[in-house]
Amino acid sequence: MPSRLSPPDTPPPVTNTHHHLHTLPLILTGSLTLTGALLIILITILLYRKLSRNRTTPSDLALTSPQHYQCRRFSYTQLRRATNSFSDSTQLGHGGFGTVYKADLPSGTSLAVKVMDSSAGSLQGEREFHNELSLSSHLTDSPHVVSLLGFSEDRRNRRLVLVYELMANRSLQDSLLGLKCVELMDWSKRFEIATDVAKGIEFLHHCCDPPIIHGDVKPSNILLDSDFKAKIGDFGLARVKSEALVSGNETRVLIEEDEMRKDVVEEDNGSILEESESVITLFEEGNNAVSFSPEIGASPGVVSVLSPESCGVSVLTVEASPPGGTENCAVSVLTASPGAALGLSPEKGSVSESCLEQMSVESGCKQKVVGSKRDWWWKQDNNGGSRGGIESGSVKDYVMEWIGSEIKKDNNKEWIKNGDGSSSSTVSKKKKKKKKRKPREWWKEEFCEELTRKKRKKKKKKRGISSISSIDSWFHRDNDHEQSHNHPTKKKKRNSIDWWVDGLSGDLKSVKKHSQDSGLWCDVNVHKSGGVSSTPSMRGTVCYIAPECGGGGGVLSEKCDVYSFGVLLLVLVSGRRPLQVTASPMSEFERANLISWAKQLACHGNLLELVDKSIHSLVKEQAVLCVTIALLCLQRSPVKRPTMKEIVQMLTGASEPPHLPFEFSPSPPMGFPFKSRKKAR
Ligand SMILES: Nc1ncnc2c1ncn2[C@@H]1O[C@H](COP(=O)(O)OP(=O)(O)OP(=O)(O)O)[C@@H](O)[C@H]1O
Repeated sequence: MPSRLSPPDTPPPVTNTHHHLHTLPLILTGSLTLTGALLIILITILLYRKLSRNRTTPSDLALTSPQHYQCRRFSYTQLRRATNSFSDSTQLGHGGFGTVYKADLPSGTSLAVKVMDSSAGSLQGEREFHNELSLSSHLTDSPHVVSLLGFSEDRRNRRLVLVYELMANRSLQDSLLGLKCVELMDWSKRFEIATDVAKGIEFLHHCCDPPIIHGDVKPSNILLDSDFKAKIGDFGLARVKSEALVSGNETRVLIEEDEMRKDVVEEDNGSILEESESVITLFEEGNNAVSFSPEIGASPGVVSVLSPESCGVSVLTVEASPPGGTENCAVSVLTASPGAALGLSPEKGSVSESCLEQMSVESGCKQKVVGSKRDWWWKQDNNGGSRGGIESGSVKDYVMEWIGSEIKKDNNKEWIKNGDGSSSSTVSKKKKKKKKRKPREWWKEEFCEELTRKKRKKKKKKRGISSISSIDSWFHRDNDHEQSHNHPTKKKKRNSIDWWVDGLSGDLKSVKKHSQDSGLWCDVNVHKSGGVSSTPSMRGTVCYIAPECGGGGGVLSEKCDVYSFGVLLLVLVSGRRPLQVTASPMSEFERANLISWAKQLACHGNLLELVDKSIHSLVKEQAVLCVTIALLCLQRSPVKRPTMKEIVQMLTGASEPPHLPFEFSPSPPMGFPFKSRKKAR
């Protein structure tokens, strides 16, 4: 029997199951590890992104704030393309903290794009950027306010961009004072602009809740559309009212004249200050008071010393003031004084070094000239407050220095000559003999005579400190005119330089910036013609800002805007800058300060002389109305100034035409009442 061969024992087929059982954990572990790794990477990325977001600039953070969502975020690339990579050909203008370009979008729409200055340390540009954005939502409802359409940013280059509606005729500064557009030679257009601007500010003050104070009303911030309709722009310095009412840490100590003298006597201990006669650090608005740094004379430090008796105003640095006396003290003269800069020493007809020398001799101190005008400016700047502003007194100083620099110019030699060609040294003597002086010479008489008077006075009071009152009277007779009307017995003599510098207050907050950037010691531009422009490079401009708001530490209120509007009205009516000397200084000088000129014209009942000669179709009543309103706005006392609501009512005829402020109304003809009474008898 065949044996059946049983198949050899073959090992049972090895199934994959077993193998799978072995590899599964491996796979699982692998995939879990992978997932974990991925998760870790993801978390790391998220964490990194979060951290890097935290590390971004304040501007990045601010751009995510809810207020900013109300504005549209534009693509930076799109704007770059639309402005041809921000080329010069598309540039509309340049301000203190940015350049404005015209952007032509592919859709055919044109926009104005302001690229904030991103230079190192330009925090102000960034601040203004955020300020504008945060206020924009309040400003959408007025046809008299330029619309902010949105913003953009270039993170890589840290560039911040604001996007506005395009105003075809750019600013009033450009159109009226620069290009002198023919459209603006029509009176009705100018009056319309005045009314539109008034309505715009009225909207800010009376329709916004809380009210908004613009803080920088001036022609370069009034923009004109294709129809020359005006809108207010540039809210970089604007504040909502609650924020604006700041006085804070910059409280100034106002010291009565006598108190001041006493303090100086007590403080100086026979040091240089005794001889330097007066001490001043800050000026305060129209109070005939001077704020005073208590460390003066007590310790080595920087002190501003004014000495009008000897040579106008000088700023000195007391480098060392030993308690024992004056022998070894060193006084550094930081700059020439206005009087010095004027180059007017009444006796010698020239410059200040002699004055400084004299002061040095009299003080018994070693003095050295260590600085320039700019040093002096900076010094004032440092004293002036957080915004780097300076006080109105310093503006006066500046103006006087500027006059001096103009006088020094060769082509202006006639300024310091009499009509007969004699030099200024003889001016004061000759003038005394004259009964009637020529109107064009008032200013130099005043300078020379004032300085001579002070010098004589100084000799009498050798060790006195009367100069505090002298400075006071020289620079701070702000309310004299009012006082003389109200209290005829207390009438003080108000000299012409007071008239001249009247109203030239200002917060030169950009001086520092411009001084640094451009090397200018002040950014008021002196043109070849000899004219002075307060814009375009200024912010919170000299001549436009109210005296009480100057210096950065003042109280910012609606009345500051009212004051600026007053200056703007005068500029609109006259078609010129607030401070300007034309090519023929001798004949034009008394008109150089628009504000004081307007006040003088008002006193003479001749307001229409202020009107731009190029204007046609003039409506005289409207012109007089505008100047009258301007003078109301320019009153020193903020409470006396009208509100913007009242101004709009006056301009639109909704209320009675206003009367000139009492102090500027023409005096009645002398003797009139007596004559009439006699006749009656
Ligand atoms: N929306 C706009 N449309 C057309 N031009 C504009 C517009 N905004 C500004 N400009 C032009 O750009 C210029 C610069 O404006 P910007 O607001 O930067 O500075 P500013 O007001 O002249 O000076 P500052 O910034 O120092 O106050 C203006 O004078 C104006 O000519």
